[in-house]
Amino acid sequence: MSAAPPVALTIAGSDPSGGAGIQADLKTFSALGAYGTAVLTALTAQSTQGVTGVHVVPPDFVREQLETLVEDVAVDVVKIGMLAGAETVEAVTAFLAARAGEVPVVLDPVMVSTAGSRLLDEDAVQAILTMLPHVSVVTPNLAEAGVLTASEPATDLAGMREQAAAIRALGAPRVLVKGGHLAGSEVSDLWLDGDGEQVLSTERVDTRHTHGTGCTLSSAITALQPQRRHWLEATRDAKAWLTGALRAGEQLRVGQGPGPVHHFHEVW
Ligand SMILES: Nc1ncnc2c1ncn2[C@@H]1O[C@H](COP(=O)(O)OP(=O)(O)O)[C@@H](O)[C@H]1O
Ligand SMILES: Cc1ncc(COP(=O)(O)O)c(N)n1
Repeated sequence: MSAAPPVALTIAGSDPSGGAGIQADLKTFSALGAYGTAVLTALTAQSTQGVTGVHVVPPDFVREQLETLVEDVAVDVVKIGMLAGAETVEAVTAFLAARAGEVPVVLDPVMVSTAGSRLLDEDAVQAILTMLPHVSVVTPNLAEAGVLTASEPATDLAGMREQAAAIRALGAPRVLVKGGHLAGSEVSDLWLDGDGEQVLSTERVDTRHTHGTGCTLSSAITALQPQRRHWLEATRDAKAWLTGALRAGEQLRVGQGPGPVHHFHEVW
């Protein structure tokens, strides 16, 4: 008899177009052999062309969803995405702090959608900083790493290295600064943990269908961590799998804007 799949929890917002948010997370969990559970923080009115509105779940009800779930279900690993506002960040931080170190946590500090809509209030950034010591890995893109370190977004690997170190100094033990928005024939992400840094490079897929890549990468790391039991290995495998999902995205016909990656491409 094979072992039970790990139970993964995503705490994130809904993207009705299915490329990002909770929908991307649950598809990724399923594609990579984890059982998915989900606590919603916000609904967005969203398509591949952008976000037209956000309806925030009351923070107390986020708390209630979390408490009710974990009273019954033993969660093996957690991914955090869109948190919308400071009060929700604080509710989720309190939930993590009460379980200090028991469960691995991947934080994708979602702030602004690709098309430019705010998915986190400006005044919630301070609250995100207090969450950092309670997570296992944080995965900012270039813009988010700039906001977390109160500096301009990095424009090269040296800048990413500096900001990764600054984010570790804020208390996150492992940092992945994602370089998807830099030009070049390769995409390079910078990993930094207590053992040092690794540059994770893959070929750049020539596609405009990149909606939800950040959500998909962080949930792939989440699904794989309990199976690989090693963060860097889980992250490398997640990135390789995402590259395949980006390549296969051309097969999908979803929307008129930048479409989603294909979560159910053949697993390597
Ligand atoms: N065109 C691409 N080809 C291959 N990998 C990509 C491409 N665009 C982004 N990625 C990868 O997708 C992940 C998400 O990166 P990024 O786009 O920087 O973050 P976000 O989606 O949060 O803005 C990273 O691992 C990055 O290297
Ligand atoms: C509900 C929700 N959460 C997150 C994102 C960010 O998406 P991306 O992965 O493209 O940065 C999004 N567009 N919508």
